[in-house]
This record gives sequence, C-alpha cells and structure tokens, in this order.
Amino acid sequence: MCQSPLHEFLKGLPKCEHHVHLEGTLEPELIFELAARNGITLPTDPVYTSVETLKTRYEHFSNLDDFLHFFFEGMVVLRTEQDFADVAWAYFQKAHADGVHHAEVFFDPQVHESRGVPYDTIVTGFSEGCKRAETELGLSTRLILCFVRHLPVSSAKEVYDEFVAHKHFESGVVHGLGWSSSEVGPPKDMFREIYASAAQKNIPLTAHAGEEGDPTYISTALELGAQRIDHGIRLVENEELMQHVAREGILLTVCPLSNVRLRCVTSVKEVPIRRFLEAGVKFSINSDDPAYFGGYILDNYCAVQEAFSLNVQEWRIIAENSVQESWVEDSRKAEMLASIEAHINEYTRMHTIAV
Ligand SMILES: Nc1ncnc2[nH]cnc12
Ligand SMILES: [Zn+2]
Repeated sequence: MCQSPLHEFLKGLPKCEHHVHLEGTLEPELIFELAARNGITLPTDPVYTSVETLKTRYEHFSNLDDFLHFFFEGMVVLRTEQDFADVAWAYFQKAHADGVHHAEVFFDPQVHESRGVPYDTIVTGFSEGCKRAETELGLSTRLILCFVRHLPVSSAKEVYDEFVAHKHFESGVVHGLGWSSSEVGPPKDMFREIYASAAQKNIPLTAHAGEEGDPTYISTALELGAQRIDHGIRLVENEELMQHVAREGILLTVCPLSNVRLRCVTSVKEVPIRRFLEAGVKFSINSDDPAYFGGYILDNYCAVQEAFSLNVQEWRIIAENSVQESWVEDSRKAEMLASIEAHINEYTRMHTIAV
C-alpha cells in the first residue's frame, strides 16, 4: 500500500481505465496454470523455471521490444475461449477492487491468429469476460481491437476484414480500433488504409504513439484519424502540437509504471503530469500491462500521487476528464460523474470534520 495520505481517497475515487492490454494482465501464476491445462511446453529459457524467476526477469526490461518478447511469449498459453474469458475475468476483478467503474480494454487478435487461434475464439472468449464483469461487478466495458506494428500490414488487413465481416462494430461486440507493439522502426503510417476505411464507418480510433517515438509519431496518428493517443508522453517535446492536443481535447492514456519499467523515463517524476495539467492536456492514468509492470491502476494513481503530491482539485480534473473522454453513452458518464462528486464531497466533509 502506498504511504500517501490520499491513499484511501484514491482507492475510492471512481476510475476509468482506457489503456490496458488484456494479454498484459496475464499473471505469471496464470501462465503456468494455463500451460498445464493446455499441455503447452513453455520456452526452455531458465526464466520460465518458476513464477519467481519470471517475475524477476520482468523487473529488468531494457526497452519496449525487450518487454514485447516476453509479452508475446506469455500469451501462447491462451488457446480456448475459456482461457480468454478467464484472463479477462481475473483482470476485471482486480480493476473492480481498485475502484474502476469503466474499462476499455485492448486485445491483439493478429498475434493469436498467427499461432492458429481462430478470430471467433479470441473475441468470444474476451467478450464473455466483459459480459461477466458487467453482470457480476456492474462495470461498463469496451473491447478495442489492436493492430500490431511488428507484423505485416497484410495480416492486419485480414483481421480487419474478419472484424468487418462479423459486423462486430455494429453489434457492439468490439467498440473501437487501436494500434500497438514496436513503435520505432515500422512505417509510422502503416495502417493508413485501414484507418481511412474505419473512419468512414465512424469507428472510434486510438493509437500507441509518443511512447518511445518522437512527437511525429503522434502527429501521424492524428493525421490518420486517431481520436485518442495511448501514452503520448513525448508530446511535451513539441509545444505547438501540445497546444493543438489541448485545444482539441484529445485524451492521452498515460501509463506511468509502464514508462518506468520500459525505461522511457527514469522515474515517475519524469512523466510530464504537471506539464499536461498546466497546458490543459486531458489525460487518464492507466496500467498498460499490469502483470508485467508491477502494478494495477491504483498503483499507478498512487505512484503519481507520490511523485507529484496532487491536490483533490487536481484529482477531480483527472477523474472527470477520464469519464468525459470515455467511449460510453452520456447516461453512463452522468452516473460516473455523480459518483466522483459524491466521493469528493464525502472526503471533503470527513476531512473538514477531522480538522
Ligand atoms: N506499452 C506498450 N507499447 C506498445 N505496445 C504494447 N503492447 C502491450 N503493451 C504495449
Ligand atoms: Zn499499451
């Protein structure tokens, strides 16, 4: 538990998570359990000797691609609909305990399909997990299908065609599209055609950009139609672009503990939280791949508090922007805004009495 006097306040603060990869919530314990259940032999690398050796290796990623190697290796244990549903359900339970009211979650079908898992198995399993979270925990959820930058565009196109053929956007099974994986290297605009087609269908679009890559990765994503930017911390390197992002109310989905583990920054203090607040840039705080980065969403909120000592008013701005920029209907936003108001009023009342 964090030492901040605001810990209880932060725990109860209604949260929206906009940046978490369901495959990144696969805890080492579950990797070993699913490997046994599915008769899968894990790599012979000694880091797979035990849960402990794997966790220790996760503490020493050298960069994004070093992490991605383990991220893609870990997810091979996901084979059946039940596996996908189980990992999602395990995440939603943790998110609920951390005060998440609404979760928008990524998944990478191209990677699973490339090892022979059918599109239907992946989407049906994950969406079972979402339905269960809605029914049993009262969470609202959104699935966001991510294209990956380390595989050929042709494989992204195949997945996009399956998504269109299944009418998964129209039926609400998949709510939006994103891109992720290696940032620097592949062409910045590799998904231009897919995003142009999706934009025509009014599908909400996001993109990982400005995590390791410079601000031109962000401007390219916006040019291609992204309405939101995942990470985006390098936005501060371009003042003009930062003003544009602030003016347009484009949300950044910031992931502080991820940035530290992947060495994009040396400590949470270097994540430009204050700069964004001062410039009026909207952002939410998220966990990215919590099973790999040492913390779920509340740990990220607490790390931000320890680094920046924000006040309740600043947390109100963050919490309200997170709701306002969620991809959810207005009635749900109104409910969550009311919960934030009630939580802050209660905290203020208790605090006033205590003083
Ligand atoms: N932090 C991250 N950046 C890019 N792609 C990812 N896929 C999972 N986590 C990611
Ligand atoms: Zn991510």
